[in-house]
Amino acid sequence: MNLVESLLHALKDHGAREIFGIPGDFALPYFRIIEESEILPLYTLSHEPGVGFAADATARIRGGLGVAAVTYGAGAFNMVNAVAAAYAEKSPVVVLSGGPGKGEASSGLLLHHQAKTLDSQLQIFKEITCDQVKLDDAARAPADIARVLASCLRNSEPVYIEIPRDMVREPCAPVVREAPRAIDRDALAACVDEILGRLDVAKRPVLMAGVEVRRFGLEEKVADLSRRLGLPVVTSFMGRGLLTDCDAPLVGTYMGVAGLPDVTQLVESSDGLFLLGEIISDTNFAVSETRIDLRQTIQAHNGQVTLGYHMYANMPLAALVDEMLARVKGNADKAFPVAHYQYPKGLVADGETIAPTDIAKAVNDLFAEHGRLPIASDIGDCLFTAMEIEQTALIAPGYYATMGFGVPAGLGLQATSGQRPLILVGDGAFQMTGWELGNCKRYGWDPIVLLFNNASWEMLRTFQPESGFNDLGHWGFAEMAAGLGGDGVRVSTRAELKAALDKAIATRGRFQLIEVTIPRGVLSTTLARFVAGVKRISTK
Ligand SMILES: Cc1ncc(Cc2csc(CCOP(=O)(O)OP(=O)(O)O)c2C)c(N)n1
Ligand SMILES: [Mg+2]
Repeated sequence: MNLVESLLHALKDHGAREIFGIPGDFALPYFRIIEESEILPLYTLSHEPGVGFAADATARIRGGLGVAAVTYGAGAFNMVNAVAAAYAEKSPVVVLSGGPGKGEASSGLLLHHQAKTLDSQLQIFKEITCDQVKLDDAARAPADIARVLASCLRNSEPVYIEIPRDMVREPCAPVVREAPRAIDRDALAACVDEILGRLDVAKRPVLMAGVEVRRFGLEEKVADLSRRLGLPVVTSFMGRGLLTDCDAPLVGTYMGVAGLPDVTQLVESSDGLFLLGEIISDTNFAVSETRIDLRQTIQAHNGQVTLGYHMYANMPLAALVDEMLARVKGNADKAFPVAHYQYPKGLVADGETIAPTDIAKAVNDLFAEHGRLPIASDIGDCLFTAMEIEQTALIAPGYYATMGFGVPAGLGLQATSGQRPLILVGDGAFQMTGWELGNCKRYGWDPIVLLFNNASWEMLRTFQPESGFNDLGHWGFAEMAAGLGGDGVRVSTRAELKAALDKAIATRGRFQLIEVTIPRGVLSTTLARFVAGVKRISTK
């Protein structure tokens, strides 16, 4: 077996199911082995940001590893933002990069694609990955690969593997997985004692499930735990879509001033807020109506637990949940009002113009008739609109908030799960990575794409309306769809929107682009509430 085959078998053994990539001369040798070995399917896309977002999406929707394969320099640097998003949002993406061989590295010449030094790329990726290796020693490679892939899964964060192009066919032993790290059982017991004690005395305990609950495959267990503890469950903005298919007492999504008053009140008045796998970020907590005192909360994330001024290190979320389930038997007899949000439905298919909330209504009607689709959303008002769509699997960069995620993530979702995705994307974000739809035909992907075309960077305009640079003009996206291998239609009335969705859901084998014309300044109900709330609390 050669070094790349050993790496590919290890990736598969650790949960990778496909590779997204774009080669280059530093990468051609290892790409050739990916192609000829057929250990993992390879999907090439058109621009490295899309490669990173697609790989990230597979890790989010399926669990296990996402794999993004690029060339040295121009390719890898092009993907930094997507990997940073995966790092920020705890997504286990493996970055594979071709690299210079030993001979050329010592040639004394500056190499093409080199930025500052030959190691600059490794240094930059150290900032957005939790572990790294350059495979320049075939004897050490199996242990190095085992360490790095174990780090990726243990931390649920990206890792970086550089493959010098003169090493790819070096004979290499198979990779043996690292043994799981030992956990201090006494510390775990003490930690669970303290958590249960805190929850027991609380009068209004609430469990907030964060993205780590999905990253570590704990949704069913957390649903079970919440029933046994008798806790109402909420998700954060970033955690939207969690526990969708679980029997959990899910009250709704906490969004502070932008959310449902009942949910906001439940969370912000809690005297026992249990943040399980939650990223303590501004997008999740900075829009609180009343400042949440995080010191009064129980926080379990990033492999540690904090209660007030106590901190328990090396507390993997899975071990914590398992220990709590082992200690809490039977379902609590506690009941609590579950504020069932009435999602907007019953779109009136008339000649009226379209507001984002009409899109939510049309999608909810579609789901009611045809079943739910998983959603990949970009950021912008499309993501706020997603909060008004029935609970379904949702992947979106809700915290890191980069544009460009939606379309490639939808392609990654379909490639890895086989499910047809609904993609929500604004016109600004579509201008960045929407063109990846041109790859659908090669791979038989057929997403339904709802393009929110307000001809504007509307999120920015809501906070700085005086700036003319937010005007994007009309690009005629619908007309471009055919050239990219799909079907496109522009809709401007609610009747046209409904007809377009009915046609799209009935058409398989080609992507369906629905360009929705939204009048200037018309926001989703959720975004309007968010903007009003942010303005209100910023003037307090
Ligand atoms: C990669 C990147 N570059 C810039 C920005 C900054 C930004 C945040 S929101 C926004 C406008 C989005 O316009 P779009 O038409 O997609 O959606 P909408 O607001 O609903 O009209 C920008 C430019 C971000 N977040 N990511
Ligand atoms: Mg826009």
